[in-house]
Amino acid sequence: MKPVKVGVLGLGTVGGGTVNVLKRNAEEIARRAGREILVSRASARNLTQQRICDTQGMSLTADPFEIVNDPDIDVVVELIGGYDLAKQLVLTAIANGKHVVTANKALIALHGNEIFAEAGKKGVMVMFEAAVAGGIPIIKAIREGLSGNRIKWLAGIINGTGNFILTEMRDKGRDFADVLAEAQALGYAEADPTFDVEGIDAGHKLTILASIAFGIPLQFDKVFTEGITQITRADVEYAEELGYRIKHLGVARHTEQGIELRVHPTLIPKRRLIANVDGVMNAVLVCGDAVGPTLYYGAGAGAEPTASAVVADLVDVVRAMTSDPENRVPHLAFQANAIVDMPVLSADDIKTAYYLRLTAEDKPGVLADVTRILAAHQISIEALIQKEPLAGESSVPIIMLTQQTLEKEMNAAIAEIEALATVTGKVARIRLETLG
Ligand SMILES: NC(=O)c1ccc[n+]([C@@H]2O[C@H](COP(=O)([O-])OP(=O)(O)OC[C@H]3O[C@@H](n4cnc5c(N)ncnc54)[C@H](O)[C@@H]3O)[C@@H](O)[C@H]2O)c1
Ligand SMILES: N[C@@H](CCO)C(=O)O
Ligand code: NA
Repeated sequence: MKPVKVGVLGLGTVGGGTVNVLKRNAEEIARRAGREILVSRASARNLTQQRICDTQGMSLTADPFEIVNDPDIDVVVELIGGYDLAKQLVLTAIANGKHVVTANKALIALHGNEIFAEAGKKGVMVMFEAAVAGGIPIIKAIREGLSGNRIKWLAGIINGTGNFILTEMRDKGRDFADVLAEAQALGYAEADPTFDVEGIDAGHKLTILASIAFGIPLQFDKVFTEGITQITRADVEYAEELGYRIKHLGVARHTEQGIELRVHPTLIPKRRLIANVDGVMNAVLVCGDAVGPTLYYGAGAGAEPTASAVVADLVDVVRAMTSDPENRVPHLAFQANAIVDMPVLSADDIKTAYYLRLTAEDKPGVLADVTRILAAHQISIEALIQKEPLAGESSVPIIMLTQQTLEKEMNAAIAEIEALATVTGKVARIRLETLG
C-alpha cells in the first residue's frame, strides 16, 4: 500500500520531535498503522536554521499554505502554535479534505467549536491528543476509556512549565525567573511564557478536558484563571507545615448548580499521589460515577513526550481514514448533535476550602476580630497557626485553613479583614482541595 503522506507545519520543539520519532520508530509505527507514515513536506519559517531533526527526504517550504493546498498531502500536522495563522491553515486543510493533527490547545480551546463543525461537514478528523498534558493519552482515556461513566469531576496538573517552576523553587530555593528561563531553554514553555505562569495555557487545556468530560461546548471565556506568580516561599513552607503541597491545578466539576471551571494554585494533602507529581510531569485525576477516581501521569511537555501523542494521533487517523465518518470517535467525545450547553458557575458561586495568611499586630483581641468576621460570613476555621513575631517586629503571621465556603463570602470577609487597623497589607489566599 502507498505510504500516507504527511505535511508538518512548524519544525520547532514538537515538530522536530515528531519527525524524529516518526523516523526512528518507522517500522514499529507502520506495523501498528498498517501503512507507512511519511513526512513528505514540512514548512519552516527559516529554511536554513539548525534544528533538532533531520529533514532529509522532505521538501521544505517557507509557505505553509503550499502544504495545506497540496493535493498530494493526506494529513496536515499543525505545530506552529498561535491562533490566527494556525486557524487559517487548519480550516484550509479541512476545506481541502485533509485530516489534521495539532498540539495547539489555544487554537482548539478558542476555535475548536468552529473547526470541528467544519471538519464534520467535510468528514475529516481533527486530532489533538498532544494539546493536553503532553504525552499522557488523557484525551483518549476520557473520550474512549471512560465512555461508560458520568464524569463527576477532574483535576489536573496540566502545565509542565508551571509545575517545573514550583518544584525547583520548593526543592532548591531557586528564583522564579531563573527556573522559567531554564524551562524555556528546555522547550517546555509557550512562545509567550505568561501563558504558562498566568494559568492561560492550563485554562486552554481545562476547557478541552471539560468539554470531552461533560459533553459541553468549548468555552475558554468561562474559565476562572489564576497563575502561580503570587505564590511566596513562606506560603510553600507554611503549607508543608500543615501537611499540604501547593500545586497549580485545573479543576472541572459537575455540580447540581452548574459546571465549575477553574485554574488556580491549590493546597493538596501531601499524602495524595498527585501532590507528589514534580518537575515537568503532569497528572490528571478523573472521577467517573462507575469507575471512581482514576489517575493518569506522564511528561507534560518536551519534544519527544509531545511527539508521542502527535504520532499516536497520526496512527489513529491512518487506521480510521477509510472508515465511515459517522462511525468514528466524535471529536468532543459526545456526538456533535448531543453537545449540551450547561451553565458554567461564576467565580463568586464556586465553593472551596481556603488557606489564608495575614500579618497582624501581636496584640490581644486581633485574632478575635478576624474570627468574628469569618463567623459572620459563615466561614468555619479548620486550623490556625500564629507564628512568633520576627526579631525586631511587632507583627505576626497568622495562617488559617477554612472549611468550604462560597467565593463571594470569602471575598467579602477578606475585604473586612484587610480593613482592620491591626492587620497590615493584603490577605494571601490559596484554595484547598482534598481530592478525596
Ligand atoms: N513544547 C512543548 O512541550 C509543547 C507541548 C504540547 C503542545 N505544544 C504546542 O505545540 C505547538 C508548537 O510548540 P513548540 O514548542 O514546538 O514551539 P516552537 O516555537 O518550538 O516551534 C514552532 C515553530 O513554528 C515555526 N513557525 C512559526 N511561524 C511559522 C510559519 N508561518 N510557517 C512555518 N513555520 C512557522 C517557528 O519558526 C518554530 O520553529 C504550540 O501550539 C504549543 O502550544 C508544545
Ligand atoms: N507550555 C506547555 C507545553 C505543553 O502543553 C507546558 O509547559 O505545559
Ligand atoms: Na495528551
